[in-house]
Amino acid sequence: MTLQITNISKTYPNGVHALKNVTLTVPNGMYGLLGPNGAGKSTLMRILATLQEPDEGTVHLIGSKSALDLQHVNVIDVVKEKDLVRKTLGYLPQEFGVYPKSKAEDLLDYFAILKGFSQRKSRKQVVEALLRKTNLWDVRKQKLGGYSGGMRQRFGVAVALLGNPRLLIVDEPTAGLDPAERVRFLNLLSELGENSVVILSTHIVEDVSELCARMAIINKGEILHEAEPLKAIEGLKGKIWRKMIQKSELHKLEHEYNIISTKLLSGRTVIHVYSEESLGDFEPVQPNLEDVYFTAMAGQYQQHVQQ
Ligand SMILES: Nc1ncnc2c1ncn2[C@@H]1O[C@H](COP(=O)(O)OP(=O)(O)OP(=O)(O)O)[C@@H](O)[C@H]1O
Repeated sequence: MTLQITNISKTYPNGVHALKNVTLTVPNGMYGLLGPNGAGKSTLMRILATLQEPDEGTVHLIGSKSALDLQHVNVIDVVKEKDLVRKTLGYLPQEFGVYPKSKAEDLLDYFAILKGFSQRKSRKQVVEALLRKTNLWDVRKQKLGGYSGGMRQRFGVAVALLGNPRLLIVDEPTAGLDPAERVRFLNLLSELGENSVVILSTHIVEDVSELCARMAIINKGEILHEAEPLKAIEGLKGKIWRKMIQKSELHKLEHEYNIISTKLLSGRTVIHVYSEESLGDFEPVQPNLEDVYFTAMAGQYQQHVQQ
C-alpha cells in the first residue's frame, strides 16, 4: 500500500498559501508529518481525509486489490473518488468533538452502523474488540463528557479504526495529553502501522522519533526535508556544535554562526550551531531528531545536506 501525493497546492480565499507544490510518497507503516503551528499540516490532512480539495495536484492510494479490500481496483484517486476512499479511510481530527451525554459503547455502536455494519451480532463483536483494543472496555458505560482528554483521544482512535481502514489520518493527537496518557496513546498507534498507511501529523519531535520509520518536515506549506529519522540523525553527525553563552551575546553570535536552536538550561543559554567544520570553542554534540528538525527549519537541507 502506498499513498502518492503529487504537486499538491492550496490557497485559502484570504490569500494564505497553505500548501505549495507538496509531493510525498508514503509507504505502509507510521509516517510522521512534523512542523510548527500554521505549517499546513491540518490542511494536508484534511485533503487526504477527503474533507477539502486541493487547488492543484493529485493524491492516489495504490495497493493490491486484496489489500484495498475493494473489488476491481488497485488505485483510488483520493480527490475524485471520495466515496471509494471513505470506505477504507479512518480519520482522527485535531479536535474530536464528542457527544458528552452519550455512553462510549452506544456512540461507537452508532458510528459502526454509519460505517455499514448492519448486522447486530457482528457489530457487537467489532465494537467490543475496538473498546478492548483502546483500553476503554471497563469505562464503556460511562458518558463521554466525563472522559479525560486521553480517553477521548482513544475513543477517537476506536471510531477511526472502524472497518479496518487501509489509510489512517491522525492529526496532532498528543497535544494536551499528560505524559502517561501520551505514552498509552502512542503505544496504541504503534500497533496499527503494519498493514496500513498511517500518517501522523504533529509538532512534537518525540512523537515522530518514538514511532515513525519515515517522516517529512513541513513549514510554511513546503516540505523542507523527507527522510528516515535514524538516517537523518546519522547524516548530522559531526555537524552540530554547542556552546553556553550569555544571553546578551546572542545577537552578535547570530551574525557569526548558523544557529539552529537556542535553549535555556538551568538558567543559562545554550546554542546549537550547524557547521561542517569544527568550531574552536564549541563542543561537538551527538545529534538527535530535534537537531534534524531545527536544521531543516533553518533551511540547511536545501543548501547543504544531501539525504
Ligand atoms: N479555513 C481557512 N481559511 C483561511 N486560512 C486558513 C484556513 N485554515 C488554515 N488556514 C491558514 O493556513 C495555514 C496553514 O494552516 P494549517 O491549519 O493547515 O496548519 P497546521 O500546520 O495544521 O497548524 P496548527 O498546528 O496550528 O493547526 C495557516 O496560516 C492558517 O492560518
